[in-house]
Amino acid sequence: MTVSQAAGAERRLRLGDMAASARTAAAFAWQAAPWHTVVLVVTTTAGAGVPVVMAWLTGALLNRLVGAEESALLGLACGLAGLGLMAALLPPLSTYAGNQLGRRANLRLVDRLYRVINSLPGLARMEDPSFQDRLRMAQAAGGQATGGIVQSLLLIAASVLTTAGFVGTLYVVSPFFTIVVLASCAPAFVAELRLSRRRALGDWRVSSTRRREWFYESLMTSPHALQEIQLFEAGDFLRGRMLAERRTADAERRAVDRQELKVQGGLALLGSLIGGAGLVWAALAARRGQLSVGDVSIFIAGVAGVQAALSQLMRALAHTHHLLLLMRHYLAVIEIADRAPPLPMDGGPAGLPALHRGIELRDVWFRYDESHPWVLRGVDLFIPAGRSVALVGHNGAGKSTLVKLLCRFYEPTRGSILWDGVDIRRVPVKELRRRLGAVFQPYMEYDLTAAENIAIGDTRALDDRPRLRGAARRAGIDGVISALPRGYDTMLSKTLTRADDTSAGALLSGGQWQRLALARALLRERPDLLILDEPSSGLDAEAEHDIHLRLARYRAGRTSLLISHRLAAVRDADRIVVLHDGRIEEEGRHQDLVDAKGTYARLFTLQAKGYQHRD
Ligand SMILES: Nc1ncnc2c1ncn2[C@@H]1O[C@H](COP(=O)(O)OP(=O)(O)OP(=O)(O)O)[C@@H](O)[C@H]1O
Repeated sequence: MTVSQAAGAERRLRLGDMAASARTAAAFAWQAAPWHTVVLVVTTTAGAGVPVVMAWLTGALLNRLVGAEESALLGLACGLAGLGLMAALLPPLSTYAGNQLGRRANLRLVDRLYRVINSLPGLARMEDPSFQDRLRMAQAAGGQATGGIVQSLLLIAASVLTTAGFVGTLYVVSPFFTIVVLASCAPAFVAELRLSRRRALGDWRVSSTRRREWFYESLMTSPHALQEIQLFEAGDFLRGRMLAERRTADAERRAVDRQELKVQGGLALLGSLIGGAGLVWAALAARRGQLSVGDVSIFIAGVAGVQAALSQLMRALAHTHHLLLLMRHYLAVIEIADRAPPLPMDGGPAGLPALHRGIELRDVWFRYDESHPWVLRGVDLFIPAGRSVALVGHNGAGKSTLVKLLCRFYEPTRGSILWDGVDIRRVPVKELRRRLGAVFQPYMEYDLTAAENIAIGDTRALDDRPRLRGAARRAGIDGVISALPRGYDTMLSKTLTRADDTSAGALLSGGQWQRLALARALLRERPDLLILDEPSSGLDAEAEHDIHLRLARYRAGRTSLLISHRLAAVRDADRIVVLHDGRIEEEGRHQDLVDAKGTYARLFTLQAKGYQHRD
């Protein structure tokens, strides 16, 4: 969605959308904190009536100062004191109930959002920038919307009550001025509504700018990125980019602020003119004996009260509009994930029996989207069960993309992938993935303990230390982990250790992290397909040799797909497939390919030459 389309969408926030967002917020609030909701409703409604009653009592007290009985005056004064106490106590009570309600309800909101995010079956959605922007708004909703909407709606109701009370009060003294004050609010209402829409549009525009700004910020504070940034002195470049994004966002916010200043300045002027005129009229009327002192006091409180209540009402309406928009983004994200999964099922969900024959890619074509070139162009490949297949080829040939299709992170644009003859589109995605073990080329380094880093491979094994150690042993990393200050419980991070934890976290070397990633993949003891995308790229020669011996043992009799640029590592594979420019160029065993003197033979000879002695 482009910004202008988004702007259109924001302008089209209809009553129906608003009502749906408000209903969802109210439901979340009620389910999360029913008692706090009740307290909030009671305190807000009671608080709305207090100023009106106080204005009346003050007027009555002033009118009876001369000539009334002492007991009546005492009663009025006590009533006023009681109301003063209520006026002091109700707001903090209401704030506490509102905050507590907000925390509980927003927790539910965030929980639901991340459940939905975790259930997204592929990567395409997360790579979509407009989805990312929506997601940011939805995350902002998770931080404030539910409690905020309920509080704002109650504030609107309270403002309406207070306004009605003061309008009634004013009407008794001067029907004419009541109409004038109310009429002066009509332009204010329209102006505030327009302002609120402008704010919403501004928020949407700033959203992508903020995302980029955050990216530059996080780069400059990431220890991972800092080595390059410091060495290449790229910090100023990134700071400049960050500030440019910030300035763009600030310009957008300034435009909104200026509009707000104009509108609110105009409204304040109008309000003071009307208030001033009213005051002059009341003073003159009192002088002519048409109004008593009490009436003047009620009139002044009435005008000020109507204006204050109406301006509170406007602010509450604008704030509610803003929060409802955030909520709408939230609901849109939930809806996208719930109703339009990017990986549709072709037929009914089929069970997935253990692999017997093998996995077949049948005329698979793929591109990341229509604006991108084809990455795979009619790939036909069979990975027989129990055999090892190696995939080699130049950078950008499409090897990792093929792996992503096997994991169903994306869907083939044309053609199909068959698991023992069953199209994997007919299999629930979770079931398919449970059958796979994988080390990806950009492997993850989690800021978690060593044990947790491995257990990510199967979180059910989190407390199963022998299983975790078994996987670490298979990946040749058990010794390194055991030697860490707290063994498997050592935090592998220097930045995310807890504040009360005095022991420093530990960091691993690149090759050790890679072995840890391998341990994660090997935690699934009998995967039907083991995918190893460059599992040894960061290892020293000895470690690489060791890991390949271990993997060869582990892969024997298992179905595996190994991608590597180190051709010595793939020579023992049952079948070697050379991918070139998205097509299979050659296929066979090592010796067949060497004899064929094609791309594989050329690459292999080139690498082998690099290891030969020179005179
Ligand atoms: N998420 C993505 N969106 C768009 N294009 C992508 C994406 N990932 C990869 N590509 C493009 O797809 C092509 C193939 O990339 P891929 O990672 O599959 O190559 P590869 O054979 O694994 O390369 P290498 O040996 O360098 O790892 C590249 O041209 C790359 O730019």
